[in-house]
Amino acid sequence: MNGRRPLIAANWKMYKTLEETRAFFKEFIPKIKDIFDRDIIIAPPFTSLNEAANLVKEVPNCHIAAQNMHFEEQGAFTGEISPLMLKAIGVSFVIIGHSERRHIFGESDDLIGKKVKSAITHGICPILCVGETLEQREQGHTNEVISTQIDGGLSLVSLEEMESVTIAYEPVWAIGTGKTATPELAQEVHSFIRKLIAQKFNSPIAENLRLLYGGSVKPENVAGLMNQPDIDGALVGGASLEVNSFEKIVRFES
Ligand SMILES: O=C[C@H](O)COP(=O)(O)O
Repeated sequence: MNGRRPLIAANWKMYKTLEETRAFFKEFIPKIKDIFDRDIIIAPPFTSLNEAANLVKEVPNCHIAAQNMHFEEQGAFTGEISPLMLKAIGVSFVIIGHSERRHIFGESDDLIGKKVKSAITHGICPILCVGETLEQREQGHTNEVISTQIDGGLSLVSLEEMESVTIAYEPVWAIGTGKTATPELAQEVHSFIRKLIAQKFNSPIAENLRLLYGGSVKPENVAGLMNQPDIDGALVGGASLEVNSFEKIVRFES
């Protein structure tokens, strides 16, 4: 036992209207009311955040996350959402630096670092995503890529602030492809990340840090991943959109 509380997070990406969000929570909340030994996070699209935050108010271990945010509090940034706006509606986590933000929308490590810092400053816990592409893995650059992303993402974070940070390892080649990393391969990178954090900050911070795995997590493979010593949770895309499959993932038994 490592003492870290398991955390299962759903990233809905650009799926579900407000009505579909309501229908999900109506069915999901009664199903998870008896679960107390793990944390659950759901990251719906911006249009459903307010409603989702209200719906989980009475469920102490279920939290709502945004999938992205701007680092400024306000300003002339058309189409952006600020940490103040998220905080005001009860959002307590934010996913930052997801590979789709990095690769489709061109987010840099520098920008991601500013977002992570801003989230913490505003009392929102960041889930910093890192992960290599297939090409980078095949060229033997995985550790170097992860290390650069961690350095950039945490460049402005102090020792004390690390308490609110979660890191998600999501190999890009495993996202939405059905190709999950084997538990051993995921463990190898998680262990590398924990060592990096110990060097960058210190061992107790590294020991307390929750590291999530993401990339084609399903009810069938979650237990094998969660059995690994450095995997503390999952960031689930496709399989989180359906109540039954997400409930099965949340209820993993290792
Ligand atoms: O944030 C979640 C990941 O991108 C994983 O997505 P996936 O479970 O559909 O592969």
